[in-house]
Amino acid sequence: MSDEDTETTGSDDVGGIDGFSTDLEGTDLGDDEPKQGLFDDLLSGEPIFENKEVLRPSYTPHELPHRSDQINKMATILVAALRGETPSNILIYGKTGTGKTASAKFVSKELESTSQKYSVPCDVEYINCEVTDTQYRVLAQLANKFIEKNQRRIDDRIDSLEDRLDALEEYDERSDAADAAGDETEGDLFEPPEVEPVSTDANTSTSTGEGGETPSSDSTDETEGSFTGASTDAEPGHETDDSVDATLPPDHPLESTPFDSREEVEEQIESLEEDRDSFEEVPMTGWPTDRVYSVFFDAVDYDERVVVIMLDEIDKLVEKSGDDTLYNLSRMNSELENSRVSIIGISNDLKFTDFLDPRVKSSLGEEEIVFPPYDANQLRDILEHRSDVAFKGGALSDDVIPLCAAFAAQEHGDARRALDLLRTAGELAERSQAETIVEEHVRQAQDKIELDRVVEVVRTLPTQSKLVLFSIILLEKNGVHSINTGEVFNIYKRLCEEIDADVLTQRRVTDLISELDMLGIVNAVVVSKGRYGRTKEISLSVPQEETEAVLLSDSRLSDIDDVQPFVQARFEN
Ligand SMILES: Nc1ncnc2c1ncn2[C@@H]1O[C@H](COP(=O)(O)OP(=O)(O)OP(=O)(O)O)[C@@H](O)[C@H]1O
Repeated sequence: MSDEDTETTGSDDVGGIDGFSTDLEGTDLGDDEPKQGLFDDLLSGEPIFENKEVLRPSYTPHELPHRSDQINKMATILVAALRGETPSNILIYGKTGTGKTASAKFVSKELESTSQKYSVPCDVEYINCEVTDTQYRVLAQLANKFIEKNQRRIDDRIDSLEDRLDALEEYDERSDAADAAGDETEGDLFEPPEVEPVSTDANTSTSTGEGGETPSSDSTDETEGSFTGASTDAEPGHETDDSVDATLPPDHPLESTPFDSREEVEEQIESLEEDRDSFEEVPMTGWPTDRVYSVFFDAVDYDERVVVIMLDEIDKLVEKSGDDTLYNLSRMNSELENSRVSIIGISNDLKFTDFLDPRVKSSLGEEEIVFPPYDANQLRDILEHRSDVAFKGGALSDDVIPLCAAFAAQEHGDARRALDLLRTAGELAERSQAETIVEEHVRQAQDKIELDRVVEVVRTLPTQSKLVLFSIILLEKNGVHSINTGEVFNIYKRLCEEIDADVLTQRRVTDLISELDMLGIVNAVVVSKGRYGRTKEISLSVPQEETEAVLLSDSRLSDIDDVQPFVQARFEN
């Protein structure tokens, strides 16, 4: 028995906390098994996930099944950048979760890596316009990114020039040493420059005196003819420099560089340092927009390159701050000297183009790529690809993926929703310490996600909409089935009085009901009442209890609870 005990204690396998567990045993647990800690139970369940991260929205997959047409089309357009030409602007659109961002990021990663492989300067910049939603912020963010890139490139150039200076120094030292060691025997390397000035002088004076004739062929040493002729004809005044330039031996550190001397390299370093220090970072607020634009423009044009600017959720930018940014970006190419800019706009909603200046619209939509919703089979493929990596072998029962795919296909073919469902189903299974994920977990996950969405939408509604929604809930709670707008309005008025809120007109309340309908919170159908005209029949489309709880968590509405007996009385007779 004691053996077993020792074994149990020893088998803790938690080397670092051995001392801790012994102390506990010594105090109150006696020879019992060590107490299970808070996390032990949770850890003891067989984990379902191998790598949960691959199911998260932040993960960029390496493979995007069913998007090869769109990806190839993008690549065919953007390959122009690798040829140093300006690619056409692209407008990408499709419903949410159809892989627009994932595909565009995948293509841009490939573009950048190929451009590095072939040393073609090409930069891709991604901006999410839901976050960066004004012209100022877009331009400032781009300006700062390009300033940073330029400074990094300048630093690299300075580093390589400094390496060259070091090499030059070593080279000079070696040459001096060689010179000192044996003037006579080492003559071949440095002989030409010594011979040269003599013949150059002769040449120069002759050509000046004789109006450019070439008696030099006579005076030129037979052995070095071509060498002498080249340097004198080109620049008679710079004999020494030219001779260095033309005679740089193949192993000379400045050979095949644009520099002829150490001084020129040093000057270049100095000028690069000045450039680097001249870039001024744009603050996130406070400058006039045209100053921000001009800093951005200069930063982009500093180097020869093709720049692809990817504006995700571009409709949000236009909605918030009009089309000025797009106008400015699309006219840049006519003024840029060194670089070229191309724009990729990504949107869920094509309607935003109706608000664009016609010139911007036609420039932005040079190429359009549509991302259609996925069907259930395609979603199934996508989930299968990911689940291989995400889950332990055997953690999924056969019907889980088809069910997730079917649910998400009903939601306009949204891959994000399908992945969320699968991840949440896994988490629910894990929480209930199940060994496999089964259909029931998917159904629970569907309810949970739906509820989370409703909670979020209801929580962020304006107070007036909350009051209208609460009126509908009160009516339903009191057994009213075909609720009409008039009934909602009556209760709504009472509620407003109760909390001292402004009372909107019945017409406005009707609009708010339509908005709730569009958000999927209520269902409002127009029914014909024959000769009594038409009316709206309203019902709640979300779980009553949870929605009510969210509404009552709003501090303004929390007092309303007391109104309920009154509402009830109203409908009892
Ligand atoms: N073909 C696919 N293969 C694998 N994963 C995909 C595929 N399409 C989309 N996804 C995944 O679905 C999620 C949503 O995709 P993405 O963000 O690209 O959608 P979107 O069309 O840009 O949506 P939104 O308009 O809402 O931004 C991401 O996690 C993405 O990795």
